[in-house]
Amino acid sequence: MIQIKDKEFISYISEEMLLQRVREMGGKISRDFEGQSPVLLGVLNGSFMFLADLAKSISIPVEICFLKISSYQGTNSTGKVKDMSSLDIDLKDRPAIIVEDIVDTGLSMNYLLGKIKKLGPKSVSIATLLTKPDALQHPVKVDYVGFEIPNKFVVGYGLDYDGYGRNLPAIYQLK
Ligand SMILES: O=P(O)(O)OC[C@H]1O[C@H](OP(=O)(O)OP(=O)(O)O)[C@H](O)[C@@H]1O
Ligand code: HPA
Repeated sequence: MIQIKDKEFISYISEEMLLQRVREMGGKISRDFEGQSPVLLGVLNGSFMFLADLAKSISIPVEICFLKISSYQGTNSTGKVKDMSSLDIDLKDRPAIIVEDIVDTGLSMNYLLGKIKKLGPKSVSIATLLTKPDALQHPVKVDYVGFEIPNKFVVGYGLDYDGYGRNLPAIYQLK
């Protein structure tokens, strides 16, 4: 068990399981995009650790850049997406893969899909480490999912509670 600020969390997905699954996802993306060079669009802050491990498991040429949005306060969605991105790459006719740590209510991913599609990419795919099917309020089709998890708040491996816990190498669930 670990404590972050006022909350207690218990072990949920080990570092070994995460890395094994992320490597499988990287392998699948490499096969699916064989002969192409997609752009990985990491969504800050939460995706930084997943994106780093995923990118190392991809064997085709990729470019990497970042978007920055935020919608959570503490353990709840504010229902609004704040966009702080300044995307410095031309996506026109390029395959784009949005890389997220989690699709929870789906609000952020729906916003991102709308934003990226307007830039004229050849295709837009979604890779997320986690989904919470029971929490989804804004439906979205995700192409690559690491783990489907129950509707409980999680931290670690990029995911935070109030800014903390992102550096944990494994994932923990609210007790
Ligand atoms: O499906 P949703 O309910 O929209 O939740 C998912 C979003 O919430 C988290 O971001 P957050 O707003 O916490 O910002 P962060 O990445 O900087 O932690 C996460 O990284 C996703 O972007
Ligand atoms: O369960 C979660 N944990 C951390 N950040 C999040 N953003 C959406 N859902 C979560």
